[in-house]
Amino acid sequence: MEEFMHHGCSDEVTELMEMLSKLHFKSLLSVHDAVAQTDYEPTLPPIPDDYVADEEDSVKIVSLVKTKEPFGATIKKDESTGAIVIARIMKGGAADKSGLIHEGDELMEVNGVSMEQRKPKEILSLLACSKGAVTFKIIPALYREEVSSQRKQLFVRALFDYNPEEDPAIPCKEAAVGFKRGDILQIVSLEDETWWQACHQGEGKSCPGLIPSQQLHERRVTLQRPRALFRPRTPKASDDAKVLEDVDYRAITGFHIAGLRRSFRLGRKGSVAREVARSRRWSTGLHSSIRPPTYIEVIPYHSEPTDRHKLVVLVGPSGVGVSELKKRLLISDPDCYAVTVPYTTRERKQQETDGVDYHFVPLHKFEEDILLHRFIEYGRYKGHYYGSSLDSVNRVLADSKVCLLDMHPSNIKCVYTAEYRPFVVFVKPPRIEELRLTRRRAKFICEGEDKNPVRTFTEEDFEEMIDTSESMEREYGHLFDKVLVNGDIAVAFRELKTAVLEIIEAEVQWIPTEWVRPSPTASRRSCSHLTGWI
Ligand SMILES: Nc1ncnc2c1ncn2[C@@H]1O[C@H](COP(=O)(O)OP(=O)(O)OP(=O)(O)O)[C@@H](O)[C@H]1O
Repeated sequence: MEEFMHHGCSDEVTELMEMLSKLHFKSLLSVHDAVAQTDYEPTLPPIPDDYVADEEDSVKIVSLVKTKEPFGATIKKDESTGAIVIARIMKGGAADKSGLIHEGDELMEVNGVSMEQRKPKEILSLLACSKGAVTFKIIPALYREEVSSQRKQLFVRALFDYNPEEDPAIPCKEAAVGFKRGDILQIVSLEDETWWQACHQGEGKSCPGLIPSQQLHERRVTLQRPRALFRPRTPKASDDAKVLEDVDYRAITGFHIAGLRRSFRLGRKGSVAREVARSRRWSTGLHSSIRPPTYIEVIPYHSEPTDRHKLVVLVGPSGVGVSELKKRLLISDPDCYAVTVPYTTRERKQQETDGVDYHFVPLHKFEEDILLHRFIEYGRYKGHYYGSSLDSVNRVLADSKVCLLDMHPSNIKCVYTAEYRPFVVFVKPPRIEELRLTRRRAKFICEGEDKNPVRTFTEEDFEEMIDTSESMEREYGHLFDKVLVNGDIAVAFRELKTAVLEIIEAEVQWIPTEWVRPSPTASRRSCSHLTGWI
């Protein structure tokens, strides 16, 4: 400062010198220094003489002021130790806001009264008559901090609908969160084995509520398992009599789109399906699950427009309408959607073009590709091989089109990866009354207009379709992003188209954590309750 004075540079410097040397400014500085040096730690109650040394580290004294509102916590007796522990902290309540009491903490004393040999009811009445500050002596739950910080960002996709209004077992309907299959939920607490706490993604964690835990939902579904589970199916003579032929959709659409043919999806009715099923090589064990679908752990994937969902997989029982829906989607926008061109070892027919209708390949080449696991599905029909390959999926994707693929759910594993990020739609039949009505009416409308025979269904076909659908959903439901009920075809098609457009345009996709973190130990670390689905 003196230097400035020497240079005589400004009036402002002189003025500043005067201000800083004034008495009130000097007093302010001295108060600041005094405050900074003082120790303002709160005065804690003295440690009682009877504490053993080990307890010093783990015991915590917490004082909460009681208002008209409850503390927002529940307690229970730990049956193995007899200790009274905090069972649940309701988010946003006084206990939660204090940040001092946590689930799993053990209550040793309340206002100096020991909790030993007490029943939860006695403690509640003790709390009810206390006024003002209530002091709790607590042993904090082990590793609580670590566990809760790991769980902060846990998201799951719900794989079932839940309506608390229809759940007689929910402890408190007002404190519950309802959801639909496909909703993304942020799990806030997994502490309770029966009721987790969660909120809808994007709603913030301000108002989470109770949802059934994975364990609870699995138990419920297992108890309700339908009688059809082990119902033997009587083979029908008509099964073998039906022969699936390629369908020329020129007759239907008035123009030709390559690949618009019946697929040879495993599980189809008829000879192709049977032969394909007999000759399939992939084990279904790996990907199937006998556990009912509950929740699947997901993470957000932020995609570039060029990098959006491009593979749509349609699955469903034979006859449900997978080909019909695929065909309608394709025709609705042939610039956007495409199907794969299948491979075959049979002779090319006169009107067919290689690489457009089929890739016609020699037997040895097809068999070599089988050994190289190049097929998603393949099978034999009338002595010839037919198959769809991963290469043909890649070709459609390279052409920047959305690839529509139908397959048996046991084969989804071929494309259930971060590379393909498939959107899997399960096409499900409606209830049998609607199935009868819609399929018979459809036959009536179509009759006579189309040279391709419209498929007719018997009562047994309907029952079988429903049974197969139930078992597919039970076994592979965890892989389905969307369940589409195909009752009225126009309604189902609109719903499918909306869902597909939404997913291919979405900036954020919620993908299974497993796709980016395949190590089972890693996923177990992040969420021990949610492993073992895929
Ligand atoms: N919602 C619907 N209402 C009426 N008819 C329908 C409906 N959905 C499909 N169909 C008709 O049912 C028949 C079977 O449909 P589709 O061929 O699409 O079944 P799929 O699931 O592909 O079965 P598969 O794999 O055995 O061929 C077709 O004649 C189709 O037009």
